[in-house]
Amino acid sequence: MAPGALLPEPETEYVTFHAAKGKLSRPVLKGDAKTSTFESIPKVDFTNMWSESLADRKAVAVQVGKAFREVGFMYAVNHGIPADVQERTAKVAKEFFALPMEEKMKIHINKSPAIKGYEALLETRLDDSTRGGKFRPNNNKEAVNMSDDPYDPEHGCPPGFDLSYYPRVCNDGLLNQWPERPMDFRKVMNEYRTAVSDFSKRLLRMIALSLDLEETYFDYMTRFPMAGLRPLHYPPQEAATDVGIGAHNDYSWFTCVWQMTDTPALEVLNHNGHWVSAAPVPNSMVVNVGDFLERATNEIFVSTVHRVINKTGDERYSLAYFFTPSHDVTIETVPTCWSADRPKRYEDVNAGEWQRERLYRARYKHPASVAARAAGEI
Ligand SMILES: O=C(O)CCC(=O)C(=O)O
Ligand SMILES: [Fe+2]
Repeated sequence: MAPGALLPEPETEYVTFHAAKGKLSRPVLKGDAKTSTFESIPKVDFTNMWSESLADRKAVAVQVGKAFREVGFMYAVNHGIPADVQERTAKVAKEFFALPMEEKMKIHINKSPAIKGYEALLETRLDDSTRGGKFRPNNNKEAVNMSDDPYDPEHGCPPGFDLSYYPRVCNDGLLNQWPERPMDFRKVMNEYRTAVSDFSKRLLRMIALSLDLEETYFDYMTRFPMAGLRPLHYPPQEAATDVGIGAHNDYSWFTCVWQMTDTPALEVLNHNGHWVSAAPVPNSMVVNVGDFLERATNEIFVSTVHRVINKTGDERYSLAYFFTPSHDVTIETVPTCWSADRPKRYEDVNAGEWQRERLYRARYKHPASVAARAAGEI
């Protein structure tokens, strides 16, 4: 090129992702255009979350609030979930994924009116730029989707709780489909669920404190959550463009992800459109803000975009717990999160309807989703 000739303007790159509002994109900022944003994930020590002293609990709450305002992600260190429970859980999860395909397909998600069960490799799609392109599923992961089940006596649904939200016709009378093998899969997963649910209910109290609310402000909203439990397996990726789970944010108050293997693959999108690694840290879970909390806090806490790409060459296993409100509550903007200077950005919404609409949208081809559209329900 002749000296002095004008260089063409570089084209702006965008990161696209799936969010509550649909498919969105964020420009990748470079040089002087970059804004100040996080470059690492903060660690919060939860030892004092269980302290008798309110001052101790408030000190934890301050750190939770800072992490959720500035990043939307944190490492919860010393979360208190017993190591032996984790060991048993990792064992049954890995044993399940190692079963022959036809065994896993016995509990395939499309057999469940409640959209619970096994999701096979390359069955879902969140990112158009990866293998298979726009029209073929390409998430290189397999998973079992389970939820808090009002029909499961182990899950302690309170007497008199309104069950109208849940499908009446279920596999074996339960929302979840349980595999026959490994034999203790159900018992162990329920044990883990109890532990992570206790942690989550307590964390929601820390969140209330961090928003200058009464500590028990949100308690009535979680009588029987629509929470999801999801063991995941990500084989090493084959192509440079593969992805384990494409960029998205979660339907939850917040999500607790236990990275079972020491395999860095989870990445978090910062405000400059750059991916920040959330590599596993010993004795911790990653906890991220989900859409319900973003909405209730008027975007003071942001439901941060993340993805999983396993470039390590090793198998990766993780376990996500999506902690949510109960279906029968209204999600309104909490009083300390809006003012004349920061008007409400969202209408009030019923938690169950909002969750169902988004689940059906994500599972467009699932028989339950097709039936709901045919009946004009969504
Ligand atoms: O496996 C992980 O680390 C994260 C999983 C995740 O983002 C999800 O299931 O929504
Ligand atoms: Fe997620």
